[in-house]
Amino acid sequence: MSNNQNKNKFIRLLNYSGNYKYLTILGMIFSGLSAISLLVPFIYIWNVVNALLVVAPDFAKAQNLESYAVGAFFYAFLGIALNFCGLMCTHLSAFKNEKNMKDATINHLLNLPLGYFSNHTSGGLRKVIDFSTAKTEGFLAHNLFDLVGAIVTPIVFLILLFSFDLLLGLICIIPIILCFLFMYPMFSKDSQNIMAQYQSYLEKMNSEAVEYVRGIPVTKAFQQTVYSFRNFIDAIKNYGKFAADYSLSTQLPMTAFTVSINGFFALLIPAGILIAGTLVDVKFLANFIFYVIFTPICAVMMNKIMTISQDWMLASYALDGIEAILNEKPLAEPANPQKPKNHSIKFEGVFFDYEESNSEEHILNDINLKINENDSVALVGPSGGGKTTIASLIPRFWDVDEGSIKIGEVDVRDISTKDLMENISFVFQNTRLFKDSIYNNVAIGKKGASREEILNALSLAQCDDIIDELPDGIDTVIGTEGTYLSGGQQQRIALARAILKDAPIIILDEATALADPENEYMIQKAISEITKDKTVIMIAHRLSTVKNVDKIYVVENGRVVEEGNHSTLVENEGLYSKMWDEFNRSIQWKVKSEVI
Ligand SMILES: Nc1ncnc2c1ncn2[C@@H]1O[C@H](COP(=O)(O)OP(=O)(O)OP(=O)(O)O)[C@@H](O)[C@H]1O
Repeated sequence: MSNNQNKNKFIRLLNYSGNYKYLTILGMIFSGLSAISLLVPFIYIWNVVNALLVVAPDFAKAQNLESYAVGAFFYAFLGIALNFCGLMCTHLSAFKNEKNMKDATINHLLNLPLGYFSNHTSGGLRKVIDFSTAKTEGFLAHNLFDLVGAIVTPIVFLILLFSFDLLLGLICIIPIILCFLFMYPMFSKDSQNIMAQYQSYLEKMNSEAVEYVRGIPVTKAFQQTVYSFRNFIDAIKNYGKFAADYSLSTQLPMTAFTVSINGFFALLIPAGILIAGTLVDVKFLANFIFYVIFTPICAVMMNKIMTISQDWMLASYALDGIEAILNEKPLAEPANPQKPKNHSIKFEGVFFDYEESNSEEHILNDINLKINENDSVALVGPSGGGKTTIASLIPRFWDVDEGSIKIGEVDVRDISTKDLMENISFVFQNTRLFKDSIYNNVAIGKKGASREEILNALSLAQCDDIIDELPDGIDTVIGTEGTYLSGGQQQRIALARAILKDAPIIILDEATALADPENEYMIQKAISEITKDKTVIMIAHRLSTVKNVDKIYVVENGRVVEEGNHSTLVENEGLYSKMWDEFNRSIQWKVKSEVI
């Protein structure tokens, strides 16, 4: 990355602080002044050494020692005070920066199409937001502050070196020049790319570790070992190899850097002895002692510059993560929003592909559906055919590539998100319940719902038996003190939420998928409650659940291949009729095996 881009990036980062960015600048000024202040006591030390050597061995005659001590103390104190004020400024700005960055990202996430969350896990997003803001906060609060000090110190050091003793100054400058030469490649574009690669290997390994931990029950059940998790093992190996290769590639410059940074003495002491052999005097001795005390500080500062450059790379990588989220296109709100005239749904010539899909065939191909208000239709067909994708396009999880979807004769893209969401309830196969009370989990369906309304919705969703068994009834918090609900039970709670919402359009995606026979019966009862006088789109593999709907669309390979009611489709002897036969055979097989 060029210096210009880096500069822009730094300014972009700083801009998240808003007006607090001036505090960062003030903090940096304080840091520079503090670094200078903290160097002044060394001059007083030199004065003390000088004053003592002049009168040696009669040290009692040394003059001005008290005033030197007071001066050293004053500047040391001033340096510490400036340091404190500077850190206060950079911290205030960094905290503001972290808060603003989190706010911007979270607000932006709220405006993204729901489909974005299908492809980005909540854990992954949380990690990006938390990791990135923590890294940039640390950089602005500490590293930037240290960087100014680390730059000012060697500059003042150089000035002092030459003002005390030109020859010793020149000797001390050799390792500094070498340090910079060895440090230079570590600031290069390649080095930044390597750091980004390192982070991505690390992230891959972390996410595979999470998958592995999630999959431990399956591993144990099938008596497998960690080695059966190929992806995890590969991620560890790739990370290990990359880290080892990277470490080995930096072996030479790093060693050279460390040697030269610690090489001040190696040069200074023999040079001092050599020079002393010819022109030893009190002043030279005082200078020499000063250099011996002072040079290690410079070494520490050079080391700091080195680590700060790495911290900037991490902060810059973290900013990339945040900007990747912020650059995601939000759901476009209509300029002139319209209200749907009724609750019918129409797909007209819809084509759709997922962004990351690389198949030659479209995911959805020329889909045309017509669902009258208050009709119930079912989408059935082989797995992967595109049923869920069709249903997801109605609430604009994604926008269509071609064609249109209309609700009540209005294109969904012309309906405000608020209206669209108010008109649609959806219940997915993987229901998400919050780790909260059943009451709160249902209440989320309708703002300001009364307790009676919530109880009524739970009752209509056939949840009475679930609640009766819970220690605190509807106030029981799910997932605590052993209160866990089965998949089918969770589905019924989710249906209660949808009943409470009472939206005129209902989308049910495999709502009975996780249910045992008893739960399935209860869920069917809840579904008949929720779907009364509603426009309903149902996706189901169990064909018995969709037999009585007004119309069935059979979806295969992204196309609607058949449509009609159950009896006409069975008579047609097409794909549906085959699926129906298979479904009946599977039921008979189940009954037989249960009898045996
Ligand atoms: N978020 C996504 N990103 C990329 N591709 C996806 C995504 N979701 C689904 N697909 C792909 O789109 C195609 C249709 O999937 P979809 O889930 O709509 O089918 P389905 O008929 O509902 O399947 P099932 O009955 O198994 O749920 C599949 O090839 C699937 O791999």
